[in-house]
Amino acid sequence: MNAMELGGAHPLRLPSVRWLLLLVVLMAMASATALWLTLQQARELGRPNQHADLWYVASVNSELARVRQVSHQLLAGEASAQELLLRLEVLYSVLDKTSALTSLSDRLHHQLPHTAATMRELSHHVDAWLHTLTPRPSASGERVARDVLSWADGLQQQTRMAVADVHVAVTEENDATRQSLHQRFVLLSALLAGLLLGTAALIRHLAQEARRARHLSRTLAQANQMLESRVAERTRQIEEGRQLLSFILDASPSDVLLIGADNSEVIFINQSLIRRLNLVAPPKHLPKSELLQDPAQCQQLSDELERYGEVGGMEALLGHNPPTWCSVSARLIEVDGRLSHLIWSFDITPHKRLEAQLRELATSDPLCGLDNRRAFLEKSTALLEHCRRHQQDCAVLMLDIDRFKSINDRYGHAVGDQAIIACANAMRATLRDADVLGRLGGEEFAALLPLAGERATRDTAERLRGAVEAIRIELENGDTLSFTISIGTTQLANRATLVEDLMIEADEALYRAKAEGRNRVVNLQPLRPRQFPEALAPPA
Ligand SMILES: Nc1nc2c(ncn2[C@@H]2O[C@H](COP(=O)(O)OP(=O)(O)OP(=O)(O)O)[C@@H](O)[C@H]2O)c(=O)[nH]1
Repeated sequence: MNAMELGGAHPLRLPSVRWLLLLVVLMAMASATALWLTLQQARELGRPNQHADLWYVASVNSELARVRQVSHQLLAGEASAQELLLRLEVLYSVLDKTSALTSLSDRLHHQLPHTAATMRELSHHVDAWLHTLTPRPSASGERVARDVLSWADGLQQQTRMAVADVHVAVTEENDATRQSLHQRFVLLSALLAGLLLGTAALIRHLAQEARRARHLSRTLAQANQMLESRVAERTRQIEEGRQLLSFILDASPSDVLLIGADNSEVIFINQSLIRRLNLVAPPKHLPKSELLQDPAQCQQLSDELERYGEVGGMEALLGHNPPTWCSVSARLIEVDGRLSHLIWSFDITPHKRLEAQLRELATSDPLCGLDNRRAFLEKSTALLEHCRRHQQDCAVLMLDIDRFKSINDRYGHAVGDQAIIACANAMRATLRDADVLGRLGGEEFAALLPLAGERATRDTAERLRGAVEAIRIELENGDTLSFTISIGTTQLANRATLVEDLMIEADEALYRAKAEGRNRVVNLQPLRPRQFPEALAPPA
């Protein structure tokens, strides 16, 4: 089935119908005209007195013959003058009628001038005879009869010829009329035949068109039905697919959101996200600011979507009450011709917790909770850099529990651990939040004190030593454990020195403190002169 068959009227059909219609109309008009003309002629032929002229000329001839006969009889004494007068009056009245007939007079004057002349001559004689006879019929009867007989032969001969001429003329006229009628009949027959053929062709054509239209209509109906069933099937499949997708997305542990890129109109939101946001029903609009807690992350999500069209695995706090750590991904897609943002996320709280635990494990000492060596070095390096940049002094302290081995040896490792924990807690409680304190290993600790000049360092170190010295641990055997620490300190003193170098210096001071009898603070004097700003200059 091609488009021509299915779409609209056939381009060749209408013009041919028009031509056929025009032909039929023209044929009908021509037939009507021919018929009208034929009828006119038939009416003309059917008019009364059409051939009366022949009858009257013949009557003139026969009446003239009677006048001759009465004239003979009058001269023979067998007829009266009154009878002759009567016959002449009859002849005159017939002649008078012939001249009154227009067709006859026309024909006589135009076609048969001899006959007209004969009639006029005869009228003239009859008129003269009547004028002679009428006043005194008996006196003039014989004279008139003789006069009639003297003219009668010639006149009779002429009227016979006139009869013949009129007869011939009428016959010819009838022949011409017959011929004309025959021709018109032939023409009318041809026109009627043409009309019949045209009408038949038109009917056949219209029937074909109707058949074709019915066929096309059936084909179209079948095609429509097929199309409708296909559309219905496809719609059903799409609907099933949509329901399945919706079911999968709702059952998914991930959050899924599809919103208009321009107005944040919600196109789809799954149950997981509705629950996560503590909503009772799907909202009409859900801007990203209501989705992400941090405005900066919200802006980042929008920017990356606009710039790259996608965002992958961005860690963000989702929702507000309470927020949940989620891995958020997004795509810029086109839905029904409009730009939309597809955002999906999944809860990474357990991962975050594990990560925090791992970070804790990686950076803190499992026994006492202080920073381990690595974390201490990281933090103190950053802090030292900060102090150097701002030309601020700071101190590095190395702290070591005195004769810790003997605690282990005497009370066991568990008590030794207790001592380490108690020492760490006491030191942490003594220092400021800004100070960095870490356990380097065993019973050895280190601290970095920002903004600490020599005196502040010595004072702080003394407070630390005193705090540890004050520790009392009640043991199960009833003994009370106390112990001390030795502290070695050194100052940054505006030098380009690494934390590790300062720790070596402080360790050297610690070594001296141990050597000088323990439970004391020893400060290692820096080798280079100090150049501090007035405000931060250590006291003399
Ligand atoms: N309980 C316990 N003991 C530890 C731990 N780490 C190291 N030690 C012990 O700490 C002791 C350190 O002893 P030493 O290095 O000889 O020093 P000390 O006995 O404190 O002597 P001085 O430092 O010279 O005062 C060793 O006996 C180690 O076994 C720990 O985490 N827990």
